[in-house]
Amino acid sequence: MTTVSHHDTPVLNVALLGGGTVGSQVARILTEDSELLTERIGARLNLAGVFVRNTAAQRDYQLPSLLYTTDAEELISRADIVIELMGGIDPARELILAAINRGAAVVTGNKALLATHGTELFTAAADQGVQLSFEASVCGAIPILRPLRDSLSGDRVTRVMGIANGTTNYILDQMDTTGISFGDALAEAQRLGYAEADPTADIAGHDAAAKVAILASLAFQAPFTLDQVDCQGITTITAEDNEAAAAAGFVIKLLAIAERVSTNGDDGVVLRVHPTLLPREHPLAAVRGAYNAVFVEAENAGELMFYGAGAGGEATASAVMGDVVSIAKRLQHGGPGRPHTPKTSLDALEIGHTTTSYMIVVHAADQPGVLATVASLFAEQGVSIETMQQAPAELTPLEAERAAAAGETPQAVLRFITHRGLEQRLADTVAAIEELDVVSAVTSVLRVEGN
Ligand SMILES: NC(=O)C1=CN([C@@H]2O[C@H](COP(=O)(O)OP(=O)(O)OC[C@H]3O[C@@H](n4cnc5c(N)ncnc54)[C@H](OP(=O)(O)O)[C@@H]3O)[C@@H](O)[C@H]2O)C=CC1
Ligand SMILES: N[C@@H](CC=O)C(=O)O
Ligand code: NA
Repeated sequence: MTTVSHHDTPVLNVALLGGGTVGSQVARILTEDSELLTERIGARLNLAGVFVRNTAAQRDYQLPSLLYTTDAEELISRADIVIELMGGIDPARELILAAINRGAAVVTGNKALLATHGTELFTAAADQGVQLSFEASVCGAIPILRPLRDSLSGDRVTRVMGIANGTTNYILDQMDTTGISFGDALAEAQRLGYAEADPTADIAGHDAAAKVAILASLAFQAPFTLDQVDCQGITTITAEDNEAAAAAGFVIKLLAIAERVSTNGDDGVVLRVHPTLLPREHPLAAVRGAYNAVFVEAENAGELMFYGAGAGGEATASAVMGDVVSIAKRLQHGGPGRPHTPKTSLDALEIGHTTTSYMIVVHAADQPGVLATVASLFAEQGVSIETMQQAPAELTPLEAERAAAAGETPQAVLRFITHRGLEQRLADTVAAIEELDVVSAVTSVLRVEGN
């Protein structure tokens, strides 16, 4: 497919599928940095066209109108490299397969697709001997996949933990620092181009779950999928959670965690995404706005941290272009490339197999023996309490008057932070506490990391 221009510079044709937040910035870089890219690659990248739904729409970076098309098959048939930045499963999946089967290399930022149909796509690419690169799919601009795949391939990764979704980090950060409402913070994240087309994927945790499945596949060299991730988003976070977190010196972050676990003869990987309490002085607590950061722990390397812009058109386009240049250089100068084909199979284990710690806020009757009763349930499960604080429940004067008139027992708020223990035992402890007659409510249960 490579052609030679009249200046004798080889030309590689690039098809762009999607001209939205990220696609527009890729189009800009391909256009404005053409000379620089030609110098680096030794071939010119020719943007052959952009597949979109609406060819008449005004774009963040506007190309000549002739370049926009609704005929993806025709565009792909002319391409050496296909960049997929549409999002969603179909038609992205069929179009990537069509590109691979035609022998084109593919770059994608589509984590939802890779975390559900990755094996099919990677197998097709390996069968065809073409590259399928996806650095933009996880943590936007941060180079994290190549380090996991290449730089750490002589080591054994034990844990990957990080903030992998820009939208939710932006929302939590704005709520924590400015007191803005959830809805207003989400609207701003959408305006800034951080959110997915359907932001439910962000706030329900599915986007971070897809990313942790991809991270785990590279870190542990075994295929993992979105449905193996225990996933909880940020929609359940209440004002009570925020207050309890702040009072205990924590900040709430949506963490994505994949860790190698060996318990009771089970060897595998636990994948989880959930709101997590982090001590305010923890490095991840300092990750603000739409920034992301990933901790990687490896047997020999120890602890590594990767930090940068996790979302946004320009930042993500940088990662896309890194893949494009790398592929173009291989197409131009040869070299085998490296197909991503997982080497081993490793079980994904239920979240109950992991160890973590909990902060549990309990509203209970303020009377003798109650604390001992609640504490005994921790002991029964073998869960060790790290700290406990008790305060009278705060009631409005009206509530206090009504409670006194009704002869209700005064309530106390008990805040427990546990030592690390088996997740299943922690969850069973909470369930047992909820059953107690003296307990009126368990108002906040959040996992704690980094304490
Ligand atoms: N935004 C970000 O910060 C990041 C995004 N990503 C990923 O990059 C991908 C693109 O994201 P983003 O640019 O934000 O998405 P946008 O929604 O802004 O853009 C999607 C583009 O794809 C086109 N498109 C979508 N579906 C179709 C279809 N069925 N037929 C033809 N064209 C279609 C749209 O066309 P039209 O404009 O005409 O509607 C639009 O140009 C997604 O996979 C996302 O997860 C990854 C990292 C960061
Ligand atoms: N919606 C995603 C975009 C990048 O992957 C996010 O907010 O992180
Ligand atoms: Na990345």
